[in-house]
Amino acid sequence: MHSPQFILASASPRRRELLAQIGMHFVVQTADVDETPLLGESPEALVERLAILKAETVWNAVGASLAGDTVENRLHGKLLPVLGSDTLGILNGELLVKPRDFPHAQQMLRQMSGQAHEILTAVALTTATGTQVRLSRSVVKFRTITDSEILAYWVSGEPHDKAGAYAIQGLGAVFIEKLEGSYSGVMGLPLFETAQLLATAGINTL
Ligand SMILES: Cc1cn([C@H]2C[C@H](O)[C@@H](COP(=O)(O)OP(=O)(O)OP(=O)(O)O)O2)c(=O)[nH]c1=O
Repeated sequence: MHSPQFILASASPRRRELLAQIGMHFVVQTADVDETPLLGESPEALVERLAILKAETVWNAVGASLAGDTVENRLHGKLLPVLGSDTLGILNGELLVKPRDFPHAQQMLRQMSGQAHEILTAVALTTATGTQVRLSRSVVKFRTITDSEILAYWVSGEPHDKAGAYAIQGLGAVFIEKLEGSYSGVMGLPLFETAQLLATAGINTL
């Protein structure tokens, strides 16, 4: 059994899969944070703030749970770095988030049909020295999608918990004519930026 190198502050199975892909050993502790945008907040500021909030919320929760622990325990391996991430899309200045219901998914996918949208994923790492954040930006061009395809796609269940109501790693791949950027970033955790951040905390992938 490998000991964990950090804590993943995410309930997303995609983020676990991507970290396993690069051989990381980690534990999961989730953070339930309010994802409502602030008034006038840009998509970039929002996605970075939420990644930081997820990482710091878990960092603080772990810190509080160890508050009564011995100094030795706190110093030796228990205060692991915490990784948090957030993904959202932008199309014509509007946010593409997780769909509330079918009409919301349908509205987003109709707008995305035949168009290019952006996917932003921020990844944040909190350690005893503070929090660092990196932003990954990708452009995804969709082919034209019909209403009957949107309905069939919704019924598949795949869009329900995905930003922009699709998954690049799933059936949604058939809509994607072109990708400029990071496949792992669109899927929810940009591995290039993640590896860079982890390396700053002495956690190396190679
Ligand atoms: C665009 C796209 C998003 N997604 C997913 C990644 C994220 O899990 C989700 C966006 O929601 P997020 O709020 O970023 O993450 P989450 O709620 O799933 O997990 P947590 O907050 O606990 O970390 O959409 C895909 O899986 N594939 C895709 O192609």
